[in-house]
Amino acid sequence: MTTSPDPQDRCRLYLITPPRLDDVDAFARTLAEALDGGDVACLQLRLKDVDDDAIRRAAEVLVPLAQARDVAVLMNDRPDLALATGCDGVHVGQDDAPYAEARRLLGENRIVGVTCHDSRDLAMAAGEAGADYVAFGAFYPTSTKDAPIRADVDLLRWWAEAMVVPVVAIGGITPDNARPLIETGADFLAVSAGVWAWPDGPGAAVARLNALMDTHSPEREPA
Ligand SMILES: Cc1ncc(COP(=O)(O)OP(=O)(O)O)c(N)n1
Ligand SMILES: Cc1ncsc1CCOP(=O)(O)O
Ligand SMILES: [Mg+2]
Repeated sequence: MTTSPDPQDRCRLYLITPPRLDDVDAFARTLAEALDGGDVACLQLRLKDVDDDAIRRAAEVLVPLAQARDVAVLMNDRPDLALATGCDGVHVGQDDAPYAEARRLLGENRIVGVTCHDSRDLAMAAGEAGADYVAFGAFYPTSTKDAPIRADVDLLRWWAEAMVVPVVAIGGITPDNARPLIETGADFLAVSAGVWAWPDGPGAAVARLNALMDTHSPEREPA
């Protein structure tokens, strides 16, 4: 089992589930198809406006499926549910559990990532506190979330060039618009609709994104 979505020598894909799953078994087949498309570093279980039981039921099916393929699973919003469902970590936003509480609950060996919107200050605070990654976005318009704040490639470049903490780019990313984010040095691209709603299917989207990451990731300094 992968316990960390460590950046390798290139940008990697960070999948995010759709916000609602009416049929978890059907989605498990879709997820398997996506994972068959190429390398995926991690999967975020991001179910919105559902009760905890629905999250637990989805996790029961999806966590082992992903982990069996060496894909780390992060729970969105809820460190307590991350622990209870065997996730590898959690993603917290600025209105969720504070980073320190998430870390206290999950310990040092699980992943804690933090939303930083378009803010250098938030990102530096998260990085200094010990976050495993910082996330900037939204880079493009998205219908998955009401996300009015826009991040840009200058911010991404500044972080990628100066900091060692990995950086995730999120928001409206598809195989058609991912290239500048990869070229600028994002360690991960977090993608939801750009995979699940891709016209040629999720496996094709994952394959296209991987091909872009293989070709356009910048050279990295040896660790
Ligand atoms: C990788 C990643 N980045 C940002 C977010 C957004 O988190 P948040 O601001 O808490 O919003 P919700 O996702 O909870 O609606 C994320 N989930 N993942
Ligand atoms: C959760 C989140 N946070 C900022 S934009 C966004 C939505 C990501 O989904 P998509 O890749 O479909 O835009
Ligand atoms: Mg949140």
